[in-house]
Amino acid sequence: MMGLLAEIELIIDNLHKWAAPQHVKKNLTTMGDDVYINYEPLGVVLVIGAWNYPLVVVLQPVVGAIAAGNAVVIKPSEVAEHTAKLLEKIVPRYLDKELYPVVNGGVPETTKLLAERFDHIFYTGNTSVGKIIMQAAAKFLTPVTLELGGKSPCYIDKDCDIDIASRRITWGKFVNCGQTCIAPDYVLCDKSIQGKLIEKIKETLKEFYGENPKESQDYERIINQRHFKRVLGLLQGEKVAIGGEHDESSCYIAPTVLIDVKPNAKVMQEEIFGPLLPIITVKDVDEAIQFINQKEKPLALYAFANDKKVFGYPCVQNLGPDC
Ligand SMILES: NC(=O)c1ccc[n+]([C@@H]2O[C@H](COP(=O)([O-])OP(=O)(O)OC[C@H]3O[C@@H](n4cnc5c(N)ncnc54)[C@H](O)[C@@H]3O)[C@@H](O)[C@H]2O)c1
Ligand SMILES: CCCCCCC=O
Repeated sequence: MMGLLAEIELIIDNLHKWAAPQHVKKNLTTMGDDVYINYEPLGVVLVIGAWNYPLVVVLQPVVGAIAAGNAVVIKPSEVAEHTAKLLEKIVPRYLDKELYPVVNGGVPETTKLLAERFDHIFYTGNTSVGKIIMQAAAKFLTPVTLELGGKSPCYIDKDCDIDIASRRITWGKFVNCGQTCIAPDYVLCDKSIQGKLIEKIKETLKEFYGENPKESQDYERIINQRHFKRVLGLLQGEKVAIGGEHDESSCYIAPTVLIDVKPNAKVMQEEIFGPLLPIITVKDVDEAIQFINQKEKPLALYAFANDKKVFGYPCVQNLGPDC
């Protein structure tokens, strides 16, 4: 909610500047004209949201689309069914329901929506469905914004403050039970610091979630049984250094750290989107960069080092949180 409110405030404070006609420098072909950029609403925007932060990922794009003068069809994720129902109930209380309808449902309902012509589609969710959205939009040449997922790596250099690195990684990985688009997906580090890193993560987990995370009010659950089974499938056959406990009836998977993970392991082939943190050892930053570059471009890259050389790599410089 804090992010959403901050977004609204940012827009209220700046909209008059962003929406104002923008001066353009004249050139030979326009020297006799009044030249400026005039912003106009696109028309009708379709916002399709994901379930993992079900209010913010739906409403944040809606806020932007309204500020830009558009009508918006709002399609929350059916996976977070209670939030979807809440949005259907409360949005019409505050917004014109002709201009901002909430459409609830799953794949059939979304497919039906996608058969219509929109002026922009803003989709948040996984990459496979992202391709379906883009194909549907292409039929009408509708522009799209796709907020997708990815496998965001952490590189931890030998020469760094391991306390800070493990604390930040533990927070980012296990908040919302790992179901965050920019969560650290896996760690690359030198073998010599792996032991200390595990000890520090263990300590931090105890500080954040107590002796038993299952009893902690601050530790969430996997969203449903389908995702529980998917995440558990990624754990099979891997060597567990921390955690590993699970309980299907409550979709609980403990904060888990995996070691000696092979680069071709199943857990390294897809975005984990759950509380498993594989550690892969590399001999230096060059090997880490080579490893990362063999994969699809991630949403974020987290690097922990004292050596400035690490931050000089173009792929480290260019990849900020980008979601
Ligand atoms: N980049 C970001 O800002 C951001 C934010 C949140 C989540 N994500 C990513 O989203 C993913 C998790 O979300 P998800 O995909 O599990 O959410 P999801 O299952 O809720 O799907 C997202 C939306 O797509 C619709 N949908 C699903 N299948 C469809 C189909 N076959 N045809 C048409 N529409 C369909 C759903 O109804 C839903 O509204 C992760 O990869 C995560 O990284 C990205
Ligand atoms: C801690 C809130 C981050 C929201 C990011 C949305 C992606 O999952």
